[in-house]
Amino acid sequence: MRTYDLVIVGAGSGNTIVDERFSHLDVALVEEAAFGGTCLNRGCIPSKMLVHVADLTDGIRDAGRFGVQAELGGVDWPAVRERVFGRLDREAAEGERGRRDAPNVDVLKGRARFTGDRTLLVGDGADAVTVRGEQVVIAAGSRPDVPAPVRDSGLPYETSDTVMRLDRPPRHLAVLGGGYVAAELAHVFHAAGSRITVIEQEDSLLSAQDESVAAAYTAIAADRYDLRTGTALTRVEGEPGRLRLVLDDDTAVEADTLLVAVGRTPNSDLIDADRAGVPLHDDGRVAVDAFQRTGAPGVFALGDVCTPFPLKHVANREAHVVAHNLLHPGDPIRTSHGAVPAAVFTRPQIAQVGRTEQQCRKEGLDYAVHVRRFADTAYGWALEDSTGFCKVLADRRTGLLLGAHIMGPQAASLIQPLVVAMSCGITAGDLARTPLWIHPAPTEVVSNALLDLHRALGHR
Ligand SMILES: Cc1cc2nc3c(=O)[nH]c(=O)nc-3n(C[C@H](O)[C@H](O)[C@H](O)COP(=O)(O)OP(=O)(O)OC[C@H]3O[C@@H](n4cnc5c(N)ncnc54)[C@H](O)[C@@H]3O)c2cc1C
Ligand SMILES: NC(=O)c1ccc[n+]([C@@H]2O[C@H](COP(=O)([O-])OP(=O)(O)OC[C@H]3O[C@@H](n4cnc5c(N)ncnc54)[C@H](O)[C@@H]3O)[C@@H](O)[C@H]2O)c1
Repeated sequence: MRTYDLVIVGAGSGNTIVDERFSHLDVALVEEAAFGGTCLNRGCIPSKMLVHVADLTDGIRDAGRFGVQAELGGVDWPAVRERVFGRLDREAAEGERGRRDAPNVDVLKGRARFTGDRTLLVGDGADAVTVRGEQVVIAAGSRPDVPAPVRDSGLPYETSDTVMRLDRPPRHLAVLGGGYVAAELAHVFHAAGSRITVIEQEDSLLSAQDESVAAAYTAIAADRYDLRTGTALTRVEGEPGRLRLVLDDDTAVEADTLLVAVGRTPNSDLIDADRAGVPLHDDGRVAVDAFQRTGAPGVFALGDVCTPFPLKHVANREAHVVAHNLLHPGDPIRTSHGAVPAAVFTRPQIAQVGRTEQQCRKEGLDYAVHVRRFADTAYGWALEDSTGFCKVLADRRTGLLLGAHIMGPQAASLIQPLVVAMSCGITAGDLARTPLWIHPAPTEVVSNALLDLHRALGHR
């Protein structure tokens, strides 16, 4: 058995921990698949590279509204896919090579499982090795859930792990689930020419979003896709390429391809956490404190395997906290999940930070709310936007923001000043009136919403 100063399980966000500050330590980095994890290989980055193509494609289809005569010749999917994954596969391979070249890092390929306190078996059979870490980081991520009716059918299905690498866009793609993955990848494949059906058990798509956003996005999606909301999948019948999805409202959907997008499961069940005395939450996430420490001394966790916010920017921040705390056990820093932003890169874009209005109501908060439409701003005129808006919520007493929700062009960027205000304790009134906001930039939808909110609060 070899003992290391540090063993890291998972080379997704786990791979960002080791830098020059760790050069005096012996490190083992264990990864069973490609370096870069979900985000680089099958998540954020390929999906956004494909969303950009979809935005371009839809922009051409839409150009006539602006008096521009343009015709879409078609989408060369193999070329698109090669551009995306040719680059990303290279990045993953270079990431692994870079680590292998580092004098103080051993890259161990294979699945790691705990066999005891800070002790792990890596790989299977004759090639398996046992390693022990003075400190251990669990950064094992998560994987797509597959519900029983799909799993038990024995029929083929795709997940976000596989669907972006298909040889050609499906003729008819049925998407099970109406959350993040569905919103982004339905946009991608619709733009590439697929017919889309979305099956969602809740009554709206993106039901975890603010109620105004969920309702507005669902209405837009209903114009583009065949939507089956408020219904569950009972069984999958048929044969590969000719699937029949039977729903609990006695209707059925026929499609050549099924994309399962119903959420993700933390990979804690793959590491035998109990053998190392690492406690889990009921939903399978590794339990950590604000310092990212698990219940087992010397064992940290970060990212999707433990976080309540399975997002890459959250995993990155947690990795930063873990790196500091590994090196400075006497002066640890905390992770803050106080104002976590998120964006759905669909069409239109959606972004959020803080509470939804339904959460404010449920918590019995005394809040003010204001909605400003893109259509009522100069940039909204340029875009001919008729659906976008910025919704801001603030505490009536303090004027501090409780939440913000944007649906419309560039929402993922427009949300950022609101994230700064929430993180830094800046009131809605101060944010609206202290900085100058560029005219006529899209940010005016934010500054105008804040000004209106400030007036509604009646603060001076
Ligand atoms: C389609 C899609 C799009 C997304 N888009 C966005 C986005 O736009 N923005 C955003 O913020 N988030 C996005 N996410 C979420 C984001 O990808 C994840 O939150 C993030 O990648 C999690 O990072 P991680 O390091 O925790 O896990 P991962 O990146 O999954 O890394 C875990 C690594 O551990 C390895 N591993 C697991 N178990 C073991 C084991 N026992 N032994 C050895 N190795 C193991 C895995 O192979 C993997 O490489 C998206 C997710 C998906 C699926
Ligand atoms: N832009 C981004 O940041 C981004 C993009 C993609 C994924 N992600 C991350 O990945 C996670 C997983 O994404 P996701 O879309 O798979 O999950 P999700 O949690 O966003 O949405 C899952 C949806 O499936 C529905 N559902 C669950 N079981 C169902 C069933 N049996 N039949 C029909 N509908 C069902 C749920 O009601 C929910 O609306 C997200 O929560 C997010 O953290 C982030």
